Amino acid sequence: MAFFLSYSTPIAHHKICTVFSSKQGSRHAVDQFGSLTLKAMPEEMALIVTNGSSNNKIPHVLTMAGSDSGAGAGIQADLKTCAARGVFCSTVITAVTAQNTLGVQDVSILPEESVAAQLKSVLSDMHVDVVKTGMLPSTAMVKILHDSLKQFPVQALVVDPVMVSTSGHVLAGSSILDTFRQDLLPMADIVTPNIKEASVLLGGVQLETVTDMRSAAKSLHDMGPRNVLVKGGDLPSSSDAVDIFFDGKDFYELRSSRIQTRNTHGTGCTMASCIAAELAKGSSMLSAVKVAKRYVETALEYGKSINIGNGPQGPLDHMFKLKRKNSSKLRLFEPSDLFLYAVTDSGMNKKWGHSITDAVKAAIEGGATIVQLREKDAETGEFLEAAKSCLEICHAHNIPLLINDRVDIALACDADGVHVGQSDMPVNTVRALLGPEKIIGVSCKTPEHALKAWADGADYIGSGGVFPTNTKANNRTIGLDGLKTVCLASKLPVVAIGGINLSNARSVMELGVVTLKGVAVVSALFDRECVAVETRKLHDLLTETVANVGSAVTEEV
Ligand SMILES: Cc1ncc(COP(=O)(O)OP(=O)(O)O)c(N)n1
Ligand SMILES: Cc1ncsc1CCOP(=O)(O)O
Ligand SMILES: [Mg+2]
Repeated sequence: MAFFLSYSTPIAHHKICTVFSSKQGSRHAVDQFGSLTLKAMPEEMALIVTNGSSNNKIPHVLTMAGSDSGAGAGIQADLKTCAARGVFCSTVITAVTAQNTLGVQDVSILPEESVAAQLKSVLSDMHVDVVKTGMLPSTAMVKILHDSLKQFPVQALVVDPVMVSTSGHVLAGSSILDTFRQDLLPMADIVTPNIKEASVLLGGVQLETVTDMRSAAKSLHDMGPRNVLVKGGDLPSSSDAVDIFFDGKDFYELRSSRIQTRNTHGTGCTMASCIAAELAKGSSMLSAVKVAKRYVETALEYGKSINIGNGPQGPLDHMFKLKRKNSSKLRLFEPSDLFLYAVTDSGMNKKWGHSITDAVKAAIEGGATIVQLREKDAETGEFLEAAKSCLEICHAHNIPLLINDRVDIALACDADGVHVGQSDMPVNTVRALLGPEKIIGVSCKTPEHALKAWADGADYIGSGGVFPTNTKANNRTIGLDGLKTVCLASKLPVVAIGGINLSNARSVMELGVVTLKGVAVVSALFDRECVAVETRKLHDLLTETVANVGSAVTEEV
């Protein structure tokens, strides 16, 4: 079967291309029917969508939901979430609820014509990437949504099947259930019920265990959505917050620690709008779900002692980034931070008469994009003082600083994260100690290690030794083939490590696997007289190599 790209037309900010299928001999105007039609297309058909970020278009989510006067959930939660995630959010209000921390006091459903008019105003003009739905209180509104999306297709539809408020108030009556099952779910790219909603959608089945949640995800998927996330925050039997993600093929069990707080009102809306925001930025569905879970966990953690209202349920803190106490705190981790990863070595610095701070300054001057302090021989007190000084230097340059092995040092100096190996402290324990925001890297030599790293909540993996090295004793070399196998299996960004220098870095980056984001280097930077010059040479070589292989790497993670 062959496909031909006929033309590319900027519909919204995407260049959505008309696709010809030589098998069917028919032309499918993807730009006319968007994802609604795509789901009905044969699998082998191609859709080519490129993100038009070149024209400075901000990712855009439209939320169609109810207003919450208490501002913990609904439209207000969606607006805050999208703002916090750097995504523009427009709104279609379906109902106005009078709510506070005690519960729902009143609901006024908006006239259907008003809802249709709001949708048309935004969709016809504003280049929406992703639509997210919350409270849809009438069957007519589901139909209006369907017709609007047919006329103005978007990249994805995220459906949060809001039915009952956290306080127990019914927000979508039983008469609408059939419409949800028959019309809404088949349109959805993802549906995100909590346990109660999943149970209601499935006709009242009891969901009490993670196994029940898996069956529910499968049964809901049979109703038509492309992906299902069953959220287990209310699962009585689990000490963690466990969610089940099912993409029609594989199940993923996503775990985070349960945060003890009364301030949980709006978690469902927040989760769904964060998924929508990440999709609008170009994430895959699985990555969007993982980022959203971490975002909700962080917003719960920051909001756990907010004191608003007298009722049993307060809001989370969506804007936690604004109140971080230390203004020098770094932005969130980006995979591109791994491009040139400088890992220090106290022995090498001593040999050349460099202080650790001078070595770190020089590496940053030469273009290092992230720094790890790997001070195997340092005394604890000396290590902590060096870490504090290096943190100041790194943050002055907006570069993350990680600590090798020593979670205690990272906590004491508030470093940006920790790198651990397979025999160091387990990643899930490190995550529990450091919290959701810190960066955690883990060394992986096999696909199994890589998948576990992802499941345990790491942010990146280091894979090697790619080449033989004298820096780490008794370290098995996995070669370029071993590195490629790990990269292909990894759902996390990967940095290659081990014996990498100016003569072989090109061969590493030429692997051209999308998850491979850079190289981590010790001796080729620090076992040198002039650290800045060596770092610059490697930086320039990597930049040139990536520019050449860039066109061979097609998909972003
Ligand atoms: C980026 C990066 N990748 C791998 C390692 C190795 O960590 P580990 O396996 O724990 O070995 P030690 O560095 O502790 O000897 C690393 N440090 N950094
Ligand atoms: C820490 C580590 N982990 C795997 S190989 C290695 C050593 C990397 O050092 P070098 O860049 O000098 O080979
Ligand atoms: Mg280690």
